[in-house]
This record gives sequence, structure tokens and C-alpha cells, in this order.
Amino acid sequence: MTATSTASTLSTVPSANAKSAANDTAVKKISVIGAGAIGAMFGGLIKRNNPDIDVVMIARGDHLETMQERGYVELRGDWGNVNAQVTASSEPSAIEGSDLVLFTVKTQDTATTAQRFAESIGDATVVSLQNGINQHILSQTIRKDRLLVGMTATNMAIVAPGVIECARRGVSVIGPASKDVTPEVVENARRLLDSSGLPVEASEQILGVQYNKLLFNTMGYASVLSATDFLSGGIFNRNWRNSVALPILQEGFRVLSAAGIPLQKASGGSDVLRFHRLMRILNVPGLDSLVRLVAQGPLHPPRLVFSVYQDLMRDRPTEIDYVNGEIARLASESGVPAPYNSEVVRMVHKMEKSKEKHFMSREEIAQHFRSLGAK
Ligand SMILES: NC(=O)C1=CN([C@@H]2O[C@H](COP(=O)(O)OP(=O)(O)OC[C@H]3O[C@@H](n4cnc5c(N)ncnc54)[C@H](OP(=O)(O)O)[C@@H]3O)[C@@H](O)[C@H]2O)C=CC1
Ligand SMILES: CC(C)(CO)C(=O)C(=O)O
Repeated sequence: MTATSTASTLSTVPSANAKSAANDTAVKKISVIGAGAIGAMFGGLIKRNNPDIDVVMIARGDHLETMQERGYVELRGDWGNVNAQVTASSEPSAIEGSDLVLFTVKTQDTATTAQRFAESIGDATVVSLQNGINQHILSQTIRKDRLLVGMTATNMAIVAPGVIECARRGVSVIGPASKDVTPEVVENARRLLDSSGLPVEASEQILGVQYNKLLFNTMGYASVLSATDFLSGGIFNRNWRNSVALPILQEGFRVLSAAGIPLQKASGGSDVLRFHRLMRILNVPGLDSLVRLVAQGPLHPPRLVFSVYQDLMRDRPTEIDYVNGEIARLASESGVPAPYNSEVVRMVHKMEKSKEKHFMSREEIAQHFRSLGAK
């Protein structure tokens, strides 16, 4: 089996670097449980860079059927289009004998899917790159000494059945879900994922890194309420930044501190500690307009298409309960208020239920959130 390509710009496809060299540990087979946007892109790129590894994609519906009919997944990005040859299935037996399993279903599907596949996972190392904090669910069915969790700041979408598009190549970080995992298991998994060509780091403090990313998303998912482009339309807009993003983020800081959860710094542009400083610096008079002008020019950052927006547009349930809802849950456990995050949860659920997705304007959302602060 070899990965094939249809693009003329192959040189810019993420390629494995010397540090990755996935196959010096003789990996023969990997599987992706939940081979949608994130999972199929990582699995497909690993296949491209390690043609000798068999890659099994566990999916369902027309996305599964298309991958089965074609025998490949199409990967689109700033490199053009490439195809990676994969085996696609919905059956647990298809993943038997895997060295590593990438676990990338939506958080609400975690428990049922982990139970269904647990036996076939066997001794494989399992890496979850999901949003939300799922280790307590996964560890009920998966060997504790093989369970790794993490976060990815990449941005992908299924743009058609069997076709995944990469909008942003950001950093991913993985780490042991418990002390039972040895550093060697972590490093082997990191190297294998890094051989996708998308940078993957390891952290001993993975829970703090996951919460860092979760806080980033609490602001991002609020930008979905008005279909606002998070950076150029949101963060670089003084009104939205100060009425929506900062109150949500600062509420998250207060809640995590009350819950005794330490935040860990993260690499890349979505580190919330760096982000918080940036938002305050942008309040220097005139600076945000200047930055917005630059951001609208040729150097403009790619638009983040948040997974909550993708889910709403596909009429799917979102993961809002596990992101802004996680902050609201921790707040209620710790006896502190979280009106901003709770309101994002309420509003997203309302949108999930309505057939016609009605996005309020950015100014209406900013005014609404200011009124919450005044209560
Ligand atoms: N997309 C992104 O840019 C990012 C996503 N994430 C996180 O990564 C995780 C995955 O997200 P994403 O890739 O976007 O999600 P997708 O919905 O694109 O992919 C998940 C896939 O798993 C399939 N699936 C779920 N349960 C099963 C099952 N039991 N058997 C077979 N297939 C199954 C789903 O099918 P179906 O569609 O039928 O449900 C879907 O195709 C989420 O936690 C998300 O928050 C993190 C960072 C960025
Ligand atoms: C922030 C982002 C897009 C990852 O980069 C994400 O996690 C999401 O859309 O849920």
C-alpha cells in the first residue's frame, strides 16, 4: 500500500522531520476511531509519510462509504490535494493488532464508542485528541498504562464525504493520562503522531494544557454566536473583546483557580495566558485598529472555523456542554458564579434546536454580554 498524490505542490505537504522517524519502533498498524476531520487528517498524513504502516479509519455514514469505495481519504490543505490509501470500516475487528489507536470521536460519543471498541483495542496505545476532559471516561475501558490524552490546535473540517480540509496546521500536545504510563510510551506515540508532519509535543502536565485549550475555545465558541471571525472580527474589535472575550476568559481563570486546577502554558498561538496579555495590550488606544488593518492585509491569519460552528451548520449536536459547560459545571461544584460561560451554553443549545440558524450581530451579542455583567 502506498500513499498517492494528485497535487503538483507536494513539496509543501507536511512531511516527517528527522525527529519523527515513526518506524524505528517497528509500528505496523494504526487505527483511528472516529476518523472525521481531526482523526482522518492525522491518520492520512501519517500514512503518506509512512507508506509501510497500515492505517484503518473507523467511521460511519456516507463518509465511511466514500472512503471504502475509493480506498483512500483525500486531504486538502495549503499543499493542494493528496490522497492517502487507507482501509475504512465501522467494525471493531478491523482495528485488532493496532500498535496505536487515535481516538477522535466527539466527546458525547466517547463512552459508547470506547466500550464498543475496548476489546479490539487490546494492548494498543490510545491517544485522545478530543476537546473536553475525557480521561475519566476513557480510563474505565482502556488500559491505564496505555492511555494518553491531549489537545490539538490544528483546525480541520470534513468538506465532503471522504474529503478533509486543513485550515490551520497548529501545534498538538499529548501526555500521560496517569502515572501508569511510562515516558517511553509517550515518546513513541509523540514520534508517530509527529510523523504526520503536523508538530506534536509531549507534556507531563497535560491536564493543565487541556484546560488551557479549553479556555481558548470558551471564547472561540462565543464568537460562533454571531458567526464572527474570531481574530479579525472578534479579538481585534474592542467592543467584542472587552464585552465578550475578556469576561469569559477571566471567568474561566477564576473558576479553575477556585476548583484548584493549575493552568499549564502551551506552545503556539492559542495559549490563553499569552492571549490574555495580548487582549490587554490591544486596549492601548488605536492599537487594535492598526492590528486589524494589518490582519486584513496579505498577512491575514487563517479564519478559524470552530467545530461548534461546523456542527451547527451540519445540524449536529455540539460539544458545548464539555467546554463552556465544563467551566459552568466546575463553577457550580466550587460555589462560584459563571454567568458568561453558562449563557454561551444556553444560547448554543437554543441554536442547536432551531432549524434556521439565526446568528445575532456581533454588536447585539456584545450588548447582551455587557448586560450580564451589570446584573
Ligand atoms: N475539527 C477541528 O478543527 C477540531 C476538533 N477537535 C476535537 O476533535 C474531536 C473530533 O472532532 P472532529 O474531527 O471535528 O469531529 P468529526 O465529527 O469530524 O469526526 C468524528 C467522526 O467520528 C465518527 N464516529 C463517532 N462515533 C462513531 C462510532 N461509534 N463508530 C464509527 N464512527 C464514529 C463520526 O460520525 P458521525 O458524523 O456520523 O457522528 C465522525 O465522522 C472533537 O472532540 C473536537 O472537539 C479539536 C480541535 C480542532
Ligand atoms: C480552536 C480549534 C479550531 C482548534 O484550532 C478547536 O479546537 C475547535 O474548533 O473546537
